Amino acid sequence: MTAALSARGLSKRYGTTTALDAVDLDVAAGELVGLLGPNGAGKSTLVKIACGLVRPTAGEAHVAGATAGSRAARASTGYLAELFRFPGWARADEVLALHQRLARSAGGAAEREALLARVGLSGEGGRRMETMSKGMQQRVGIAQALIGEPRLVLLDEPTSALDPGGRRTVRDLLVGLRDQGVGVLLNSHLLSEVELVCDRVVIVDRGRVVTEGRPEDLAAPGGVEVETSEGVRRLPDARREDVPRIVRELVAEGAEVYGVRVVSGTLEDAYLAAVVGRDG
Ligand SMILES: Nc1ncnc2c1ncn2[C@@H]1O[C@H](COP(=O)(O)OP(=O)(O)OP(=O)(O)O)[C@@H](O)[C@H]1O
Repeated sequence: MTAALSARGLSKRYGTTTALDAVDLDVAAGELVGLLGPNGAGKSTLVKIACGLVRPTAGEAHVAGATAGSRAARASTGYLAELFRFPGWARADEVLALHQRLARSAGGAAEREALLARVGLSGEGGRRMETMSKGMQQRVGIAQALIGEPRLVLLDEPTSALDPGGRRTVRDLLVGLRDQGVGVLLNSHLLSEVELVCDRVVIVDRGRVVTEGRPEDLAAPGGVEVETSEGVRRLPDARREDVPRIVRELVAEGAEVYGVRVVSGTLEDAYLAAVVGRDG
């Protein structure tokens, strides 16, 4: 199946600043990829190239097989910018109708209602944006990004204004998109969110990909904790496969074992290790 996004050797220079330096990145159809990196790493530049808003200095990007920026590529792309703002006087339905016209979608009222339902805003189409909380506005923004059934959805910090319930709604929605074969590139600083939902994570720093992989593979093992009658013992270098031996030895020594926990590192640990000296 054609990749939702395929970037090869992407470079972008702004004067003497190198924003991207020979980046390769793929988002498969039905894959949720988290794009992480410190401020200024080049994430927005990459997303803007994928949308056709910025031209690369070298390399190329394709969206669903079409050159990024072409009409076909733009028709296959949904985008929610980090700092979006809809007019306060506009009703949610009007915002979506405007974006339907921009995206040349013929979905009409049925598409608008279905999208509002998808982001948990059923029946709120008549509400003015200025009367909505930031979280509700963000959901309208996500609905807008899904107009016209895009093959690639680019979301810049989509859950930053959401409360835990709203985040769960967006996570469920992202999983739904994956099930429909949509590729999602999620730009977020909320690493725990990314860890929960993304199939793969790409970490960029100073314009280059420094680490990539599945969140569970990037998060390094964090040892084993054993609860005995003497309290909790921490064995920082032990791994899951060491657990039976550890328990056997403790029991042979006469200890009572009440619980064993294999500790895994977090994506945050992996992230900080990858961009060490920049964020810490
Ligand atoms: N239009 C521009 N003109 C000049 N320099 C730019 C321009 N856009 C971005 N840059 C520079 O390119 C580099 C990458 O910026 P970019 O916005 O892509 O980073 P980012 O990873 O999205 O950062 P953030 O997390 O802060 O949004 C930075 O050094 C930035 O200052």
